[in-house]
Amino acid sequence: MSSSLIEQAKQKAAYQAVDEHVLPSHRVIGVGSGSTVVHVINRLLQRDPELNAKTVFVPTSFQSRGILLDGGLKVGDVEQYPNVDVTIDGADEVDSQLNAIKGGGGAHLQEKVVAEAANKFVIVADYRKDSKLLGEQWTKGVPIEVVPFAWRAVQKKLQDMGSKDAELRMAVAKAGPVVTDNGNFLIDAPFGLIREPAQLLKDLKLITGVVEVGLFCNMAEIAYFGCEDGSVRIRTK
Ligand SMILES: O=C(CO)[C@H](O)[C@H](O)COP(=O)(O)O
Repeated sequence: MSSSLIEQAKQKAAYQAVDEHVLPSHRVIGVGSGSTVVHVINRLLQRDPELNAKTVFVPTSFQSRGILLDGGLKVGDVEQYPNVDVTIDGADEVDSQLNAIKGGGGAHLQEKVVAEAANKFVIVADYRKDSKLLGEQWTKGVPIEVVPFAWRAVQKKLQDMGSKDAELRMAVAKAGPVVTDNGNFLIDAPFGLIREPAQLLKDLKLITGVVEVGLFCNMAEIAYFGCEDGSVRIRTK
């Protein structure tokens, strides 16, 4: 499938999710990160400007904050707005139970906080992210944010837990590791097919030095997948 058709699939999912879940009564909207979320923001910008002026948007990264600000929208954070009406975000992979891998863009710490602050968490993605089990299509591993000084110790623990190929994520246009918006490092830890994501999440969070794990278990209420044929597949819990 061409990249423009994939973009169309992302756009369809994003537009439908905004249309069905961002209500005129909502005053605080959580906005995730990544390329699919760009379409979410574009759709938000098409709403009645008077309605947007009465709404605060809570971004989850430097990326989404910048796009919201460029669009003239009012941004806030969870310290000011701990009660979010709805959060819409992308995902790297979603399983049949709506568990998700996130953090391909390294923003999963803020994404999880803003998703948990919301009354409703909605995922938007294209068909390539739709799996029966996590680890089927997203084989780069579970993104794990770690405090920098502990990365080697955490990597060793992950290897002991069976993720032999757990690797520090390296930057592309900079020498050295990726540094997150929170000043931390990332380890991508493959665990093969993940049959019990909630248990894996618990085990990973117990490793000292781990800040947050890119497994979002039992959080999403609904997921929209843009399909190859132009339709949108919806999955609910
Ligand atoms: O979790 C994320 C960033 O931390 C993104 O939502 C995820 O990587 C999906 O991104 P994209 O929409 O570009 O495929």
